[in-house]
Amino acid sequence: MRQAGRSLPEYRKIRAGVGMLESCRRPELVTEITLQPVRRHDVDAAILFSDIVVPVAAAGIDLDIVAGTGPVVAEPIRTAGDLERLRPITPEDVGFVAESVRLLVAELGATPLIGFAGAPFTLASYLIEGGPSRTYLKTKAMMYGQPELWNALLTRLSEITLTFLRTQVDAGVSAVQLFDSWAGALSEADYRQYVMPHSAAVLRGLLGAGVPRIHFGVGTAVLLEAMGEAGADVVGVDWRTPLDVATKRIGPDRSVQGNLDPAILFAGWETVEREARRVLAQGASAPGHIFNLGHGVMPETDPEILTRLVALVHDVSSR
Ligand SMILES: Cc1c2[nH]c(c1CCC(=O)O)Cc1[nH]c(c(CCC(=O)O)c1C)Cc1[nH]c(c(CCC(=O)O)c1C)Cc1[nH]c(c(C)c1CCC(=O)O)C2
Repeated sequence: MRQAGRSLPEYRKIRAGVGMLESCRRPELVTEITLQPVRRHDVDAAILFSDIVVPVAAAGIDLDIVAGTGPVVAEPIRTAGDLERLRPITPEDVGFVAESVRLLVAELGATPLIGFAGAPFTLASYLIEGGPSRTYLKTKAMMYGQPELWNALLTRLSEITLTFLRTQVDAGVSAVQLFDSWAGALSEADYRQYVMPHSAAVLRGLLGAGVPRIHFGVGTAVLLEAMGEAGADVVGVDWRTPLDVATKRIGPDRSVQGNLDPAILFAGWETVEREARRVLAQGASAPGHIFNLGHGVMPETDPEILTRLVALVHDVSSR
């Protein structure tokens, strides 16, 4: 999940004075930052240090990642003319990511590395709004009002995303995660009509790659079934839906990932332990369960609680 490193003092130290996008383009720095939470917490897998907007910047869009805000796009995409600024990418455009993955695979040994990308809808929302949004007004206005432009934009984004993920797979990642973080803003019918075909194209494009595909969004209780059908091996679930309920919706063919509320980590160890045990018990009804938080780690989280949580999950799941 995003911000895995942000609660760590060693992360804040190494990032001091280096912009977020700049740090994603330095393979040695990416390697060190990716390894930090693995060393500290003994988690079972590493998540590549990068961001969902990295391939969009490589495609020619002028953007920045502003601390405390998120991605901000200088000139949002609103017309067919604007779309020309979003070029297709080649693996060379994101060569620094391939280099980072190669360095990491060598360092990590038996610990798997998870690569990732943003899904077309979530990326489109940043490009159209120009930054984070609560209502997705301009995004939905284009989706409903200019379906041709919408489909052209999401098609271009799905091609960029697929190239970005294939580059990571070719460089050696063991699994990929497709983040459609903001798809929860949509009804199931609209998700299926306007978004799912584009995410499905990305996930289908990875079928022969031989790596598990995780598909995650926030507030997606009504979309879980469709997000699985889009072509995922594992569906990521936020904390709002218990994993046993999620499993009934997703069906017996896919595993689940999740879903401890990141806010629980502020409630004291007894609560953390009780809730983590509940998540593990509810996840046991799925054909496979990857324990995780239901969304990203808050920067204010006490790293020692995270270390203890990982140890607890190891202890419970080894029995
Ligand atoms: C929506 C989204 C983004 N980025 C990402 C998503 C999908 C996952 C999710 O839903 O959280 C994915 C992401 N972003 C980052 C990772 C790597 C994992 C990690 O090391 O934490 C991952 C997997 C690094 C990051 N990406 C970002 C940070 C923090 C910036 C910093 O450290 O300077 C990190 C470590 C910035 C970012 N980037 C984005 C947001 C909303 C923010 C937060 C802005 C803020 O609150 O400061 C866009």
